[in-house]
Amino acid sequence: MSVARIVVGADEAGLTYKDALADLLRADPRVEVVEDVGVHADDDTAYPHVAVAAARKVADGTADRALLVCGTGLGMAIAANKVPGVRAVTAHDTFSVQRSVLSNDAQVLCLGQRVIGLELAKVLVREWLDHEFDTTSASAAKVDTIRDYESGAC
Ligand SMILES: O=C(CO)[C@H](O)COP(=O)(O)O
Repeated sequence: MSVARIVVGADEAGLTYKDALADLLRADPRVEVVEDVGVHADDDTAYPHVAVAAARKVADGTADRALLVCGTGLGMAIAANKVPGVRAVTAHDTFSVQRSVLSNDAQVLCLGQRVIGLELAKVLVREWLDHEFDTTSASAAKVDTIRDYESGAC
C-alpha cells in the first residue's frame, strides 16, 4: 500500500516529537519501513538539510511519504517543497491533514512541536495514514496542473 515506507526527520526543535511519532509509525501494521534521517541527540543540523534529504527520498521513490517536525512545521514544508515532485504541507487539524492527501496528494506532512501537543500530533499522524489519494477523483486534474506548472508545461 502507498504508506508502507515512511521517512521521518526533524531539527532540534522537533526531535522529541519525531522520535515519538516514529515509534507510533513503527507500531502501525500499515507501515512496513520507518527510515529516520535525523536529527538525533546533540545534532544541530538546520531544518532545510533534513527536509531536503527526506523529500529527495520521496521524490526518487525510496519512500512513499515523509513526516517532518520542526518548531512550527513551516520551514520544513518550505524546504521540502523545493524538491521537484514533492508536495509538502503543514497541517495541525484533522480536516486539513485529510484533505492534504485527498485533495493535494501531498506526500509530506510537517508538524510543529512548538505549536501543538504530542497527543494531537499522534491523532494527526493516525489520520494521515487513514487516507490515500484517488487518482480517479476530481482532485487529480488539479494536482496534475501543479505538476504542469512545476515542469514548465504551462
Ligand atoms: O520552526 C522552525 C523552522 O520553521 C525551526 O525549528 C526553528 O527555526 P528558527 O526559528 O529559525 O530557529
